[in-house]
Amino acid sequence: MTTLFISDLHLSADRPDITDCFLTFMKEDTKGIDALYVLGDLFEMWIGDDDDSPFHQQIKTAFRQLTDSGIPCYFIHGNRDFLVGKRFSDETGVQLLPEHTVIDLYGKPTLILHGDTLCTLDEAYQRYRKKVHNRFIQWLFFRLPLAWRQNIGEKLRSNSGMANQAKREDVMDVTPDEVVKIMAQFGVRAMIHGHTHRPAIHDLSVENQPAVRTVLGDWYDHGSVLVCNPDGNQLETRNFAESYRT
Ligand SMILES: O=C(CCCCNC(=O)Nc1ccc(S(=O)(=O)N2CCN(c3cc(Cl)cc(C(F)(F)F)c3)CC2)cc1)NO
Repeated sequence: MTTLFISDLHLSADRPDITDCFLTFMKEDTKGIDALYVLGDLFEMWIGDDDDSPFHQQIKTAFRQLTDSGIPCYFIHGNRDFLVGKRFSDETGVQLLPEHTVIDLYGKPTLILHGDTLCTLDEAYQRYRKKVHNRFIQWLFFRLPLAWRQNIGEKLRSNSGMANQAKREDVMDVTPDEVVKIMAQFGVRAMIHGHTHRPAIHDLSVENQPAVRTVLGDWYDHGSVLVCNPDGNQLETRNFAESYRT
């Protein structure tokens, strides 16, 4: 009885070491599990399901093999891969979930989300997010040729990297009040999210009751997996293959 959670892998063709670690994880660590949840930023960028490179094919095949083996796999969009759509879901068998989803995790109602919606102090980002989550804007974007979308993606990737360096630490982390507010709103005492790249298990209080917020780690220099079973949860790491160590 095991359920796994991962997020913030930021998979891209120019990081084969992360891709290799992910493919090993999908082959070795998912045997006999109950389910795999991917809580966003699986990809470093995603400009449409029609971006069909060999790199994307490799990742999609790994998910297809898992779901074909009868293990359910769920995906919540991150700020990088919020355009992952129905074609990806059909091709991989991965089920897309709403940005805020409550699951029954071995009897414990748990709110799962990417985590960028909790960073309410980052007003510039929240304004950007609102725009690119607009259905009409997305419809316009998808009408652009793939090459144009790739260009826009590369530009935004470099901009957001620079912009984030300028942001204060507290702005880039979740807003504590927002965490309590959304847990009370959904009536849960447990939350699992990614996005901040600050893996930890935090105890907090929601409406005078003990609660727990688990943050998943990114896969920048090693893998990070939350292993959940009926007795409890554990944040584990997965080292990259030696062959890639430079
Ligand atoms: O943590 C924080 C801050 C978090 C850091 C936020 N940075 C961040 O997410 N960067 C980023 C994310 C995705 C990509 S992308 O390449 O995948 N791609 C870019 C173009 N996208 C687009 C879509 C639409 Cl509908 C419309 C347009 C439009 F209108 F602009 F053309 C563009 C689709 C997605 C590139 C960079 N705060 O607390």
